[in-house]
Amino acid sequence: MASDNIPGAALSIRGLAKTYPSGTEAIRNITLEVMPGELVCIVGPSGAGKTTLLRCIAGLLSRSGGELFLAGSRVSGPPMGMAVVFQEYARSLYPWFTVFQNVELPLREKGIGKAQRREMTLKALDAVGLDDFAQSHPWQLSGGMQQRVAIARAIAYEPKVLLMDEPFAAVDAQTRADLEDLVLKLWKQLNTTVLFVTHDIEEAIYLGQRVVVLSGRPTEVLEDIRIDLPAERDQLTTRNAPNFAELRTHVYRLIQKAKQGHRRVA
Ligand SMILES: Nc1ncnc2c1ncn2[C@@H]1O[C@H](COP(=O)(O)OP(=O)(O)OP(=O)(O)O)[C@@H](O)[C@H]1O
Repeated sequence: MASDNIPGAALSIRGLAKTYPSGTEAIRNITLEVMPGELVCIVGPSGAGKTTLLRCIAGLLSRSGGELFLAGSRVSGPPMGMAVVFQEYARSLYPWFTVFQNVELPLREKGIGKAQRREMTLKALDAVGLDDFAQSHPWQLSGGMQQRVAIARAIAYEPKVLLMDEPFAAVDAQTRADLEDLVLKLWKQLNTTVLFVTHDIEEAIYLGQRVVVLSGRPTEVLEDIRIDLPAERDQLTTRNAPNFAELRTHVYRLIQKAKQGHRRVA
């Protein structure tokens, strides 16, 4: 059994497997290394097991097999230094709390003192452009703004690894583009490691330094693609670049093959 992680990896997933108690084998075998400061996107057919994978990494679901290392340390329960942003922002925010209180909550749970909590919360709200809405309630904000609150909450204690599970699937296209650029800005600003699950091929290529394509269920890695686009991304020039189109075609074909049951040749 593989038990060595790559030295220096921020996140090392070795032979991860997950079968639900119902008998559904969601993940057969995923091995993946993410280096510090990398932004890696995961795409795959619907129902492949992307959410299951992220939940196993976040410690929200137990694994059936495999090992997980965070900055070289083996983790079993929910790892410290990891934050998650989910698709359902409306369900992940507390409607009776203000924006400030929602962002502050995990800091409170970590036992951080009041003055420092306030400073960290305001800094996170400023980073996502919501400093003027600290005293609003989530239900007074648009969907895109609510997702910014969820992002502020995730980055407030500057996680080493940020996991994002289809975070922009429920917002309109224009808001989505703005939020993608916000993720790129925060990623650079915080120098954090990001694992971003999406079903949107273009979003994965636009954001990622690598795109990992998963097979259909039970999931394995089909291909790990390095995205050779300039580091500075821009919604117009990046998406219009010839190699962006080539990458999109390549990933699209892979996912079509995955849907037809194609698996990696050993
Ligand atoms: N709690 C659960 N109990 C049993 N089976 C589950 C559970 N959650 C998910 N599954 C099954 O595991 C498989 C993978 O589901 P998962 O939600 O991880 O896929 P996904 O790739 O994120 O899908 P999508 O792209 O549609 O969001 C599916 O067959 C799903 O029905």
